[in-house]
Amino acid sequence: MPDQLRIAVPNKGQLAEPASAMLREAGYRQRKDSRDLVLVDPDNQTEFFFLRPRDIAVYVGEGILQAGITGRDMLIDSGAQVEEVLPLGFGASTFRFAARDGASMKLDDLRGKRVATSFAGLLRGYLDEHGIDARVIHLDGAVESAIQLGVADAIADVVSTGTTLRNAGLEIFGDPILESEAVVIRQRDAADDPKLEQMLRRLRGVLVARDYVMMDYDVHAEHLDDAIALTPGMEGPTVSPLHREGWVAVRAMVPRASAQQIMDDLWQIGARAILVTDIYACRL
Ligand SMILES: Nc1ncnc2c1ncn2[C@@H]1O[C@H](COP(=O)(O)OP(=O)(O)OP(=O)(O)O)[C@@H](O)[C@H]1O
Ligand SMILES: O=P(O)(O)OC[C@H]1O[C@H](OP(=O)(O)OP(=O)(O)O)[C@H](O)[C@@H]1O
Ligand SMILES: [Mg+2]
Repeated sequence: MPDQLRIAVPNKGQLAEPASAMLREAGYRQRKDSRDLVLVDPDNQTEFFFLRPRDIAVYVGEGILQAGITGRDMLIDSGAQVEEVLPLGFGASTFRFAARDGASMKLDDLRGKRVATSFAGLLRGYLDEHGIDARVIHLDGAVESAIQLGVADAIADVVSTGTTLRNAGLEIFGDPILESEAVVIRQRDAADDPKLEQMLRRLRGVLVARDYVMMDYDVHAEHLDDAIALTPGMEGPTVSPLHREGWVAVRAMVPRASAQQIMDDLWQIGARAILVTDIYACRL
């Protein structure tokens, strides 16, 4: 079909399920069987290709697919001609150096040493930037074993909770090499595509619906300024008259994470009938 939007989605790993869940929330069809490689969404004139997260930047960089979801670490590692257009708030990890527990290594100590990683491009770039001449040993995975097995003096790997490193008797050293999360990427310098713009607007809407709640309350007009300072909303809250003399009703979006604190603070200044509701979807 001509003019279909072609989008890459991780087929397995840490990003696969949350990426599909987010697209589903944004109104797109997603596969039901995790072995499916392609899924057509005729209503949105979009085709989804389920690919290895590591390969997604390559397909998008070559202009085969208009956009994709992958990790920022994989995007940088690939060196592909792609740019990050929207961070998605899941798949958060840091990319860090680690060495044998107790080795007390520093970045400078890596000169002339061997560093094992499955992100050779990302690591090489960082070492060059910091003027560290070290040998990069490229492994496919399970990098944590490289020191124990004598193939490297240090490693650079993805860290989330740190459990994997701890269990391997390793400790982090140096500053974080990169803070990563899932991101939407597209080809650098590609012309704007209205269907892709629409997808990005929908995804931004999902992010807002996840991060914000709607708060409604009644407050005496004399405390309205204090109340609005607590709930400034996106572009100023909606204030409506109430039948009750001297009182107004206020409606504003507030960050989900601080909703309980804001309710307590509103109560303290005399607000009542404070209600919080989920936002199902939005376009701001
Ligand atoms: N434990 C984790 N928690 C959160 N995000 C993670 C975690 N491990 C990896 N990631 C992120 O998920 C993305 C994809 O990594 P993932 O491990 O799923 O791919 P992979 O290693 O190629 O696949 P697999 O592990 O299935 O072989 C990367 O951007 C990475 O930073
Ligand atoms: O800090 P933690 O919470 O322990 O998570 C980090 C680990 O998670 C990922 O491994 P994954 O499960 O993807 O296996 P892999 O090594 O095969 O990629 C990553 O490569 C680390 O090994
Ligand atoms: Mg992995």
